[in-house]
Amino acid sequence: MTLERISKSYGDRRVLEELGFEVGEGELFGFVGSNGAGKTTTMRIVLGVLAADSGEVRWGGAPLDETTRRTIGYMPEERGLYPKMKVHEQLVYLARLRGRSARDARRATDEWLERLGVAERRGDEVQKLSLGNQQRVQLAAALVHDPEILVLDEPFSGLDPVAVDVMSQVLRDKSAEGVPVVFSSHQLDLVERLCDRVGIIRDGRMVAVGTTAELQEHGEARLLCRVEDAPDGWADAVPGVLAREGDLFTLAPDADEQDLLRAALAAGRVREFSWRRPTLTELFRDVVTGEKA
Ligand SMILES: Nc1ncnc2c1ncn2[C@@H]1O[C@H](COP(=O)(O)OP(=O)(O)OP(=O)(O)O)[C@@H](O)[C@H]1O
Repeated sequence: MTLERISKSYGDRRVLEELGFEVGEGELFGFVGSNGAGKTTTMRIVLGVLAADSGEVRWGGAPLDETTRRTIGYMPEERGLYPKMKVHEQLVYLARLRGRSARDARRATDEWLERLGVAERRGDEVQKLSLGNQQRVQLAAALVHDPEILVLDEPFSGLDPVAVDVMSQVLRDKSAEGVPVVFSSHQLDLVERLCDRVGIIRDGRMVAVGTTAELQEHGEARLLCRVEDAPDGWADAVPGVLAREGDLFTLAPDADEQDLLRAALAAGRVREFSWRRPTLTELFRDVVTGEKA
């Protein structure tokens, strides 16, 4: 799926500015950005819930239309199940609505309820489920028609660790089947672990796209040096140390890290000494605060 130069304004407020990215078949793509950056707006445009002012969303070389959009599995941020309808009934209904036969719809519903661990709630009204279980049902709703693309708006928010694992595995499995999967999240450690590629959006523009390793090449590596029993300020006089945050040291480009190691050995017992690439959270901070954009 390709998004090309999508722009969107609400009134005279521009919220997306020529935004573009691509999610290949079988790719798990993490879409991250600060609150209000434009993630939900982008996903709504992909789904056709909102119209872009300009730009295009393509799948298989052609612009998405009514028919191809029906093959997308979507988990909207506002969720949007019918609160008073029973879980099983609702999922069968949604699968039927998107073109599955009654038999297939029932079978897919049973399978997904089982797999997502909510089979015993099949006869309950959605509103009577806990928030996390409603979310599992919401994921089932995005999956029961066997979608060709998955677009999920913050699918992990509010889930307990077990549910996070279940959700993660489902997303991995779907992408392994060849489905392009896009999801937004503020849980960057999770995004870093799970995604093939990540896109960072700021003020409606894509400011960084790539694998975590590619993004890390643009970030600053720091040296982790953990010394036990060392006096405070042991590293203050080491040449080339630009900054220190706990056990993490930023060195000048021409510094020799062996100077720091020698000082550490002289100061106490060195427990750890290694270069550390920036985490996605650190890269994100750099990019959204604009320092390294
Ligand atoms: N219906 C609307 N009318 C006017 N402005 C809107 C509307 N919907 C969203 N916005 C504005 O568009 C911008 C982008 O919002 P959007 O919901 O896409 O961000 P987001 O990245 O999903 O944020 P979050 O992480 O908080 O969910 C925000 O400034 C928001 O206030």
